[in-house]
Amino acid sequence: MKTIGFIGLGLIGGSIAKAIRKFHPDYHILAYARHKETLAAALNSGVIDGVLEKEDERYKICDYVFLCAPVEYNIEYLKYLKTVISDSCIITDAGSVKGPIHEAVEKLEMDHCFIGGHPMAGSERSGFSNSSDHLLENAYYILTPGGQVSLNKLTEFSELVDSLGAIPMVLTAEEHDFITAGVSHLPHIIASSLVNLISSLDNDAEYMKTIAAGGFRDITRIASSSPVMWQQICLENTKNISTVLDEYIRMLIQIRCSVDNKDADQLYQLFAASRDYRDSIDVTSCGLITKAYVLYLDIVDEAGGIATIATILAMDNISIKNIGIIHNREFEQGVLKIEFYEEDAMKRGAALLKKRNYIVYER
Ligand SMILES: NC(=O)C1=CN([C@@H]2O[C@H](COP(=O)(O)OP(=O)(O)OC[C@H]3O[C@@H](n4cnc5c(N)ncnc54)[C@H](O)[C@@H]3O)[C@@H](O)[C@H]2O)C=CC1
Ligand SMILES: O=C(O)C(=O)Cc1ccc(O)cc1
Repeated sequence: MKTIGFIGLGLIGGSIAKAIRKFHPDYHILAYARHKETLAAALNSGVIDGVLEKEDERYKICDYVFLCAPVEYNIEYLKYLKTVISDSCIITDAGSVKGPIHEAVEKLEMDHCFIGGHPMAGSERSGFSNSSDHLLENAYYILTPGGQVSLNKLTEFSELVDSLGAIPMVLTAEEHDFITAGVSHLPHIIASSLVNLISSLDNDAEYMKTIAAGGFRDITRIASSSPVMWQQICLENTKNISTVLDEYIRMLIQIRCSVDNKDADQLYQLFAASRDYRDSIDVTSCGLITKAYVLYLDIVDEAGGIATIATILAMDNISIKNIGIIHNREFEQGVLKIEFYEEDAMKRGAALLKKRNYIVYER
């Protein structure tokens, strides 16, 4: 039996707490969050067992404290936690950048009890209401141990992460910040700048926005993420982001040359090399790329069409993650797209709908 404390219970704090509740129902989970409604929702749904105050003696009984608030607050809480926690406590965080928190930990001489954490899973949504007990499933969870952390503490935390269905990976804070600048921070900048570019190029009738095809939608989903969070990430990981942006700008200039020069070989190489590398990414691990369980089907455009399908699925307890009409016909048939949480649900859904004579496309 362990006691786990949370400070901040939004998308990530909430998802970690829910996963702990699911896999370790006997653990005692306590939390502090800024909004009382969040704590009430967590308590009422049984995710947490008790509410902590901002400053609370009960941090002393915690085996782990998860800092899941924005980074500047996490640093403030570290100072207070130093005065109350027990010797065996492991403090961790969930921040997307590891350099600044490790700097603070070193200054406070807390690097014997701090193991930085970063689940490489998330979504463009935020808040406890969007958290889920399966967000961490099959996702890499980076651990960045403080310089003085014992192997025992690191092993214990790594085992906890593993028990939640995530894949622990130990890196230094420096390695982490360069890698994530490339695979997470740059992609968000690209998505947001592409959306802003199209917004500025579009005409008054917004034709670009209206007909934006699947490719545009796929690579810009993350442009809907929290502006405050991404502003903070850019302010914290400035040097690494600037380095990878430089490389990217260089590559874009090369591509423009290939286009201007109608350099067929270079253009083919661009798309062939990216296809091969992208296809080699393991889609069974969530990593940064969440596997989508999607069906397409033809439906007649009439009132109640979607409701009927949702009812057929609900009667078999199949939850729908997302459902919607595709207006841009990228392929000839299949205008309704249904996304499921799990592969099994998708397969059962396909079978049920086929039985009812729907034409189902599994891609
Ligand atoms: N959103 C994502 O996809 C991912 C986010 N992260 C990192 O996780 C951390 C948390 O992000 P999210 O959970 O997405 O944000 P969120 O906005 O969903 O949750 C943040 C939580 O912190 C609380 N909070 C804010 N100020 C506070 C304060 N002064 N004291 C106590 N609680 C306070 C908020 O009320 C909220 O419950 C960030 O550092 C982010 O970089 C890491 C991986 C993925
Ligand atoms: O939604 C997505 O695909 C993400 O990229 C989520 C994400 C956001 C921030 C992180 O630090 C890690 C993962």
